[in-house]
Amino acid sequence: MAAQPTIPRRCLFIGGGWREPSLGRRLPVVNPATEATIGDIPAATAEDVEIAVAAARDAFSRDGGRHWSRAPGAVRAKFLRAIAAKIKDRKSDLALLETLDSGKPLDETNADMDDVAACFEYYADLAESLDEKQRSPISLPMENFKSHILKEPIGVVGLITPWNYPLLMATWKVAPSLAAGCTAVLKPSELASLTCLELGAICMEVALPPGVLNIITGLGPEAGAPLSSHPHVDKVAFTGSTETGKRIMTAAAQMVKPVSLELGGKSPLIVFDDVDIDKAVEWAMFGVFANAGQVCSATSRLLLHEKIAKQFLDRLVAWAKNIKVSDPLEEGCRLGSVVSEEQYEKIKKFISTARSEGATILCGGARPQHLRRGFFIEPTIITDVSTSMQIWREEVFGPVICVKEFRTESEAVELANDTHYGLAGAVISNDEERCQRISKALHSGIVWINCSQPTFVQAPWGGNKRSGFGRELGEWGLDNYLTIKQVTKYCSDEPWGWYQPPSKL
Ligand SMILES: NC(=O)C1=CN([C@@H]2O[C@H](COP(=O)(O)OP(=O)(O)OC[C@H]3O[C@@H](n4cnc5c(N)ncnc54)[C@H](O)[C@@H]3O)[C@@H](O)[C@H]2O)C=CC1
Ligand SMILES: C[N+](C)(C)CCCC(=O)O
Repeated sequence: MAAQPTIPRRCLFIGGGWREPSLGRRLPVVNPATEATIGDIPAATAEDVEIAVAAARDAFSRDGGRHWSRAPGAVRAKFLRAIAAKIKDRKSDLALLETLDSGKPLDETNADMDDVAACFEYYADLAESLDEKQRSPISLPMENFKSHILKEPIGVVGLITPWNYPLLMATWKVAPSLAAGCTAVLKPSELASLTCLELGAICMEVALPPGVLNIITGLGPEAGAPLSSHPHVDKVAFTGSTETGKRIMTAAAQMVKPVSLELGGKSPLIVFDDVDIDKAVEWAMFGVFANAGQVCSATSRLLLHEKIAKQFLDRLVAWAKNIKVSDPLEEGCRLGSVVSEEQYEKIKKFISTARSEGATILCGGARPQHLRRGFFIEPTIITDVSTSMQIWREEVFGPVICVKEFRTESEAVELANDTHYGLAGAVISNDEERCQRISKALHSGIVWINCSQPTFVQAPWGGNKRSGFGRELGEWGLDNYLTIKQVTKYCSDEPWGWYQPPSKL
């Protein structure tokens, strides 16, 4: 087991330095794998949001934006690369902090830190190439006019992020918004803020201009709500639950403030009868047991072709029972605890409701017997599910998969699309044409073929329906933080000639 670090005692990161929260309040940090309180984080309130937004506004327009918002992309890229380098230097201590904060296996948090660094580097490249894309001409049907576009940073952005990938989800917003030239106020989840506060320390070390990124931790209603309704915040980007997404959209609507929302999911994985069973079983497991299923894109509804269903489920149960469920710091752990007691109780309730509605808990469904403390839940497989059951319809955000069988391709697609959500979907089959047909038929923003979950910073990420709108990652992630201005010039020497000129007499 890795050595336990001391949890740094941080304040709010505002205007390039640490600042005590105005009301002096702090929130406990609980390690969900041990239930021990291991530190605390500052609890920001509306007063702090005011100061942070003012710092971001000042940084946006300081010296006419010469040092940040209107600086060459290469200037911003240098800072993003410096942040990436520091993340790499501190990879193992950041991964450890995140594991202690969230309960996810150390192998996962280490991989997440690699993704964090790669995301900062990717958007550094895009910041540089943004300058080349400026002034791109628009072809017009009248030759006495010329038009081009400018891509400009949208302004001060509020970034509200969840606890399931604490630093990575923050980075998916921080890196492109800073690359675009925005300045930002980040409000991470109160359930896992430690690594986001360390990002503040890293910003200080790389001498990021004060106020370009501000980090305020605290409760959603106390710190997130005043940020999303603040008149000087030009855009809000949010990842989290659909319920909170609706609140944020309502608050933003009062000021016609743009939002991008990445919300919940209930994504399907369709498995046909022409597959290698063990390979498909492993993807099914990765799709819903990685990060204990606390993934917005988790493929938590498994659709099995009736011909292989029995054999598949036998293998799935065997593989699931073989998962190492342990303290997330233990070598080889593949399932840690869930993030909090509340989440733990919520998942158990989902399982008991499924049982009372007539579903079968084929495997798991309870606390693993060898773990007496911590918010652990066994990998859980639920069968005999009907489409009216809660377990089929609602997002669990836990290591729980529900299973249905299908006979035909069209039946599989109908079941897959039987959800209010539309984030992701996956299909496993050796028939390439069928996979392409299904990719088109699924009502989701992401489709995986012959896998589930692999994510690349270059490819767009986001959902349809109640999973939200807007796309993160790739060049679409940068566009999220840019506004487009058309500049049109009249270039003829002739007068316009619409009105009669007045007499010169
Ligand atoms: N799509 C995703 O990636 C995520 C989905 N969820 C879903 O949400 C459920 C509940 O988890 P929560 O932690 O309660 O998610 P949440 O949606 O309440 O929290 C996400 C972020 O929103 C903030 N927030 C909460 N209320 C707010 C408000 N009124 N105004 C502005 N910001 C606010 C929180 O402080 C946090 O930073 C989970 O069980 C899961 O089903 C949770 C986290 C991530
Ligand atoms: C792709 N992955 C699994 C790393 C992140 C998913 C994002 C989310 O759960 O909000």
